[in-house]
Order: sequence, then C-alpha cells, then structure tokens
Amino acid sequence: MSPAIETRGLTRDFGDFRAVDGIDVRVERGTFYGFLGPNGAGKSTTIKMLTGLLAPSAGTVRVLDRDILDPQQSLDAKRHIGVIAENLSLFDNLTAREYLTFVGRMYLMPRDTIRQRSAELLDVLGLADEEKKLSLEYSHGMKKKLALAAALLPNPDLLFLDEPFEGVDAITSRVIRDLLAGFVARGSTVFLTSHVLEIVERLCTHVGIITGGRLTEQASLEAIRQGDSLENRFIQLAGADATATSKLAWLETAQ
Ligand SMILES: Nc1ncnc2c1ncn2[C@@H]1O[C@H](COP(=O)(O)OP(=O)(O)OP(=O)(O)O)[C@@H](O)[C@H]1O
Repeated sequence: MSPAIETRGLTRDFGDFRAVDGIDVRVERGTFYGFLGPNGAGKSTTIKMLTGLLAPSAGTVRVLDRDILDPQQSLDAKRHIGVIAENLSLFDNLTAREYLTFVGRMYLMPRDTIRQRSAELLDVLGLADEEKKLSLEYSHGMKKKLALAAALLPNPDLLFLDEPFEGVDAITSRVIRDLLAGFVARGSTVFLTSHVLEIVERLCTHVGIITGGRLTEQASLEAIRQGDSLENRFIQLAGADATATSKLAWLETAQ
C-alpha cells in the first residue's frame, strides 16, 4: 500500500531564508508519526505544505496517494484529512456548534450526522457547557479542543496536528491521547508536532527530527531512542549546541 505521506525534496524559502530544505518525509499508513524539532526548525511550515495551506518552493508532496500540488487531487485529499493548523483557523464570531456545523457542511456531511457527532465531540472534550460562547471568548486550551473536534468531525483517514497538547489541561490531554491512540489502532494515521516529548514517547510509533530545515532523523521510535529516553536522544540529536551555551553568571546571585 502507498504511504500516507511522501515528500521528495520538499523545500520552502521565505525570501533569502530557506525554512525547509529538501526533506524526504515518509509516513506509512497506520502509524503515529511524531515530527520533532527545536523552535523555528520548520515543523509548522512543513505541515502547511503537507496540507496544501502553503505552496512549496520546490519538491513534491503526495498525501493518501494524491498529488497535493494538483488542485483537483489536493481537494480530493482534503476530504480525507483533518487538520489542527498552527493558528487554529477558527471563526471568532461563531459558537462551537456553529463552527462545527460550518466545517461539517464544508465536508458535505448530512446535518443529522453533524449534529450528533458535534454533541458527542463537545461532550468528550469537555466543551458541552461552553456551547453558548463565541470562540473569541474561548481560552487558548478551549480553542485547541474545538480545533481538534473540527479535525475529527468528518472521521478522516489522516490527522495533521500541530501542537495538539499545547495549553490543554491534564484531563483533556488524557482524553486526546486515548482518542488518538484509538484512531491509529483502527488503521488511520496521525502526523503530529509536539514539544511534549513524554507524550510523543508514549504515543508515537515513528519519529522524524527536523533541525534548521533539514530532516536529520527518520525512523521507528525504538530506533531513535536506542534504549534511552526520547528527551535525551532528542537533545543529543537536535539540541547539542543549545545545552553547551554558557551560563548567565549574573543570575546565579540574587540582588
Ligand atoms: N511567513 C513567514 N515569513 C518569513 N519567515 C517565516 C515565515 N513562516 C516561518 N518563517 C520562518 O521559518 C522558520 C521555520 O518556522 P516554523 O514556524 O516552521 O518553525 P517550527 O519548527 O514550527 O517552530 P516552533 O516549534 O517554534 O513552532 C523560522 O525561522 C520562521 O521564522
């Protein structure tokens, strides 16, 4: 079977700056892929290119066996994917129900299905009591939860999640972890970025590490860990320079 995601030489320049530098990402179907990297490494830029939100400067992207650079195939792929984008892309002046209805209609879902799934998702994610609020009145964590509800609503085959655990409470984090683990157990695919390495270690089957726009590692979680913790290995592989920086001498003594 073709991989869920396959890129060749994927590159993105912003002016003279190369944010993503010729990466070959390969994610098999039914895997839980953690895309890791330090701040500014190129993770969100990559997700935007994989989901058709940002045009690459060079390279190819295939998602669920469709060419994302072809408008018709890209549209077809989007019917089967769910996304939490970096900026969440909610509409400020809609309630959660209104937003989910809008998303469901974009996916051409029947109204009854939208209504039923929305109620269940809002309940599971602890947003049922917040239904009357507009999303501009939501806290950051609540917005993340609503974005996840929208990503799951059409029951996609592939989820792209940019920092889904950032800002959510411990209870919701557990709910999301269980939801995602079940999603992969049924054979679907998750591509996720996160700085919370304990969660990545617990969930992911495969890991890619991007540093300075280059994909420096891509392997199974076990092969990356080599018996060590993921955090230790990540710092060895991606953060050696940062840990070597000199101390702030003036902070060692209180005034
Ligand atoms: N629209 C843009 N214009 C110019 N530079 C950009 C733009 N978007 C991203 N960049 C730059 O590209 C690089 C990669 O950014 P990106 O947001 O992909 O990093 P990231 O790995 O997601 O970081 P973080 O973990 O902090 O979210 C950064 O140096 C960033 O400043």
